[in-house]
Amino acid sequence: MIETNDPAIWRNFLPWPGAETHKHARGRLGVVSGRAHQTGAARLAARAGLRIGAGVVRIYCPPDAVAVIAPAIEAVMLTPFASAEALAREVEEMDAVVVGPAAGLDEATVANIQALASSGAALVIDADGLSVFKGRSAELFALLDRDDVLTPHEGEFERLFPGLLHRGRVAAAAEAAERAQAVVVLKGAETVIAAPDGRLRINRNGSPWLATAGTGDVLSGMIGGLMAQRMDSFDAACAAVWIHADAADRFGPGLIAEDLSETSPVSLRALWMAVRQG
Ligand SMILES: NC(=O)C1=CN([C@@H]2O[C@H](COP(=O)(O)OP(=O)(O)OC[C@H]3O[C@@H](n4cnc5c(N)ncnc54)[C@H](OP(=O)(O)O)[C@@H]3O)[C@@H](O)[C@H]2O)[C@@H](O)CC1
Ligand SMILES: Nc1ncnc2c1ncn2[C@@H]1O[C@H](COP(=O)(O)OP(=O)(O)O)[C@@H](O)[C@H]1O
Repeated sequence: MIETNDPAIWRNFLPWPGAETHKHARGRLGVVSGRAHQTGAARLAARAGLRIGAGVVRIYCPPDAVAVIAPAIEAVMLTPFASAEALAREVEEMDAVVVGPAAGLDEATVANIQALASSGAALVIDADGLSVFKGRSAELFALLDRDDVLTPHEGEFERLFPGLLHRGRVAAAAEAAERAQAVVVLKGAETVIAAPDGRLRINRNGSPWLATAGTGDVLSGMIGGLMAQRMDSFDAACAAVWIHADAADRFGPGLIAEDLSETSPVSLRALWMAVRQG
């Protein structure tokens, strides 16, 4: 069944902090950064993950990126890793991990995703983490669990599922989730969210102000932030897509990716009030 992505469907599953909670109990999100000259995307994702309620957010970066990232973060924490094996050890405490934004199109990214797949964390895979598997998508699909999330724009989707978009975006996303056995978020003006169990939603509050660099990185952090709080991955993806667009719409002209994390609390407050009022 195809549904419109209406907040009424997932609003009551949004994670809010209870009186006795603490930061680790709220959920821990990891974000894997690219090399020293490619760290902005991870920082955008990490900040978005914090804003949407993950209690602890940590960026994992190659050693050469520490000096770049450390002065550019506050509440987000930082851990360097020198190899894929080290990354796998370091993320063991994480509930969810975002990988791919500005990760680099090389074998190190493949090795990092392989290592992350063997950890207990649910994964959000975006950008280079998808594109690097062009022509070898079966290798990626073999690593995925059903609660992992792929977030391709149409270019990235075509690299993983060549020719599938000819069936139309909705049918293509549904088939992609079936093939990948993971949640697929096919981004665009009307983002389609598909789960491997057949759930399928179309997001209709899309905002053209989102057509600016880095907004996809923010979305991956929002999805990961909700997953870290143990929201079901499909509902987390649906909620994040809607909140992301609502935040963009509230900001409007002049929006850049950085603004989304600052405006999303207004969207979250409106949802929180609606839940409290029953
Ligand atoms: N602050 C930072 O650090 C940021 C870092 N970023 C990082 O930069 C890297 C490159 O990211 P990317 O998304 O620009 O590049 P990528 O997918 O390799 O190729 C783009 C080509 O794909 C095609 N294309 C088709 N449909 C499309 C669509 N719907 N939306 C977009 N493209 C579409 C289109 O081809 P065309 O249609 O022009 O032939 C286009 O030329 C990546 O690592 C990312 O994480 C960014 O997130 C920004 C902020
Ligand atoms: N015209 C549009 N209308 C609505 N949403 C859009 C539009 N253009 C882009 N978006 C949204 O903006 C985000 C762009 O993500 P992406 O292409 O991955 O950007 P980046 O790689 O620069 O972060 C997606 O969430 C997409 O759905």
